[in-house]
Amino acid sequence: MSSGEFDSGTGELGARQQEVTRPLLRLFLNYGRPEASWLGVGLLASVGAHTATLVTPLILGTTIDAVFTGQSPYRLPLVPTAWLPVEQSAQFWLSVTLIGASLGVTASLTWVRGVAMNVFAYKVLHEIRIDAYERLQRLDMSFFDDIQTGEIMSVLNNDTSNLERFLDNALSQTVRILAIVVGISVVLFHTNAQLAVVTLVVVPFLVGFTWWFMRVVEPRYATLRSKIGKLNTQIENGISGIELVKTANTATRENRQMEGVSHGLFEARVDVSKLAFLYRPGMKLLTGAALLTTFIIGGIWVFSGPPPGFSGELSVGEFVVFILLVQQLTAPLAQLSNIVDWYENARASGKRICGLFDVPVRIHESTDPVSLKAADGRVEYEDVSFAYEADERILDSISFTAEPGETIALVGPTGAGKSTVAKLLLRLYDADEGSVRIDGHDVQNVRLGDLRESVGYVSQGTVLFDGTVAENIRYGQFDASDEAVREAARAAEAHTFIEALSSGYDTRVGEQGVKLSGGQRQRIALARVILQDADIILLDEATASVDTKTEALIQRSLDRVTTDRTTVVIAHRLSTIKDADTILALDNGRIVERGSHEELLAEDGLYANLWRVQAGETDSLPNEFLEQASKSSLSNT
Ligand SMILES: Nc1ncnc2c1ncn2[C@@H]1O[C@H](COP(=O)(O)OP(=O)(O)OP(=O)(O)O)[C@@H](O)[C@H]1O
Repeated sequence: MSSGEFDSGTGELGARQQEVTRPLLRLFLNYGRPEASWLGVGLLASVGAHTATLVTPLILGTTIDAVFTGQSPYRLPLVPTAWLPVEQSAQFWLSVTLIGASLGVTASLTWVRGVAMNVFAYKVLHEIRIDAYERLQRLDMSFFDDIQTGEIMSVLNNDTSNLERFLDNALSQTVRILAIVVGISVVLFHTNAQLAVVTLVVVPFLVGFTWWFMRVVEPRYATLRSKIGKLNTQIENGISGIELVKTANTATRENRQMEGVSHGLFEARVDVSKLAFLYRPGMKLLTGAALLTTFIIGGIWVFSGPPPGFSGELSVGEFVVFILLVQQLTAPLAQLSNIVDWYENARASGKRICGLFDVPVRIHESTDPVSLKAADGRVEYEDVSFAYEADERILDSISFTAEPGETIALVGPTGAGKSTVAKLLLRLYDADEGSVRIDGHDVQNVRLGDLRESVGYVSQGTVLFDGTVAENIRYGQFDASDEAVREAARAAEAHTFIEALSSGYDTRVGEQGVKLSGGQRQRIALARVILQDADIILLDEATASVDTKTEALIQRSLDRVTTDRTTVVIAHRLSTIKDADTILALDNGRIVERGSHEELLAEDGLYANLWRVQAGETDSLPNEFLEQASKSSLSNT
């Protein structure tokens, strides 16, 4: 059991989650209403099942009085006396049959309740999960920049599970408690109103005790949750950074930290347990007191007539009904704290889920998007400025044009903004000022699907999924034939090494492609883009992780692939871009030089200095360049 203190996420998601009001009502209206018939059936079956359980004690009471003690005639509620048998043995067997039937009805309705409530919960969760996932896919990259993967996983997994517990259990348990308390009260009052008051006086105490328990235990649960969070972080960091832990020889320190964190969790759990184990015995004690009081007063009543303050008759059968029903009160009421707990958890989870739905989608599809099938490939940036964080301008008035088929190279020191320029073309982010155009259309007006199909992108950090080599190359072009996949791999100089892998194209690459070298991963990513056959190609350090020999090979195939396509290449190794039609040297978010390799060498500025570095002519570098380089590497650490 854990309580649902609201732990919101970080960044924009956290802010949105804090603002959510009435999350469960909102989720119910959006997702529960269409499935309300399952809920209705489940709740009705729950009421029916618990009403049926009341039949047994009632019939037992009547049978004892009519058949065994002969204290009163054989009567059944809602059944005309004329229909009932007069012979005692027939009455006995009728009672047996009715008790058997009520047990059967209870079992069947419990099954119906279980299935209906489960289907209701699973359907609602299914809808929420796919909507949340779809929403995630539409959010822009700045959302993902601010969030940890674990947080999103937790919303999609833990929070939906919390909701499931609430939808599945809490609703039907609440109805069950109501049905039982109301049903038992009706039967007891019907049997003997005076004794019923004595017996039921315990109910408000049970509710009050539960309320007290929840209040006292809540802060301890808050501590427990934070200890669990710390443990998860410790495990996550330790495992994801396992290579660093090993190479930095910090395993002992990590183990000690784990021990500390785990011990903290142990203490918090014991703290909670001490109190949690008070609850059930406390509830049992209270209902036990009610049972004992009923037993004393009822017993005296049966033996020697009404005790002082009471009047009328109490038969043995009626007494038995009381004793049986008081015991039935305990179990459902002991669920009260679970219900409050499920509710609190579900509310907190509902807030986290609704918060995710409330994060605005900033990269919108235009309302009247332009189609970009078979683009010519003219790429223009006009006065483009951009900041990831407000007030921190990363790109400043970037303007350039790449005519169809041309190759434009972006070079410059680390952190100059080269990758950012590339990301704006794909609308991973939108420019704050100015416009990025393809074939004269602002990318913000182009159909997003067309845009991303028209631009083939090999990013700096190669992204591979845990699948086979062939699946990774085919990703995005799922209909491509095996031969086309091989052809693309050949063009990316990947075919030979793929064939040498244990299962060739069917070799699994591992999570993030861990089973391949950096250069192999890059070549698979290149093959993927070659297979995409896009009109515009964006290569961000696409050959950075390969050796010079492979680079020369890839360069040869890239030259083939990019001849008649517009290409934007970002590269630190200037030898790979010296033949570009135009080279743009970026520094601090501004284009400081532009021209061909020869022109820029002649200009003897930033590019010429970068070139000297790579030619190993560091002695001839001006001092300002070295100072500048040291500053920019510092600002990017
Ligand atoms: N997602 C982000 N959120 C905030 N700032 C970012 C983000 N991505 C990059 N930056 C910052 O923007 C600046 C430009 O980054 P960018 O990746 O475009 O540089 P780059 O020229 O491609 O560098 P490199 O050659 O090292 O890849 C850097 O100062 C970087 O810290």
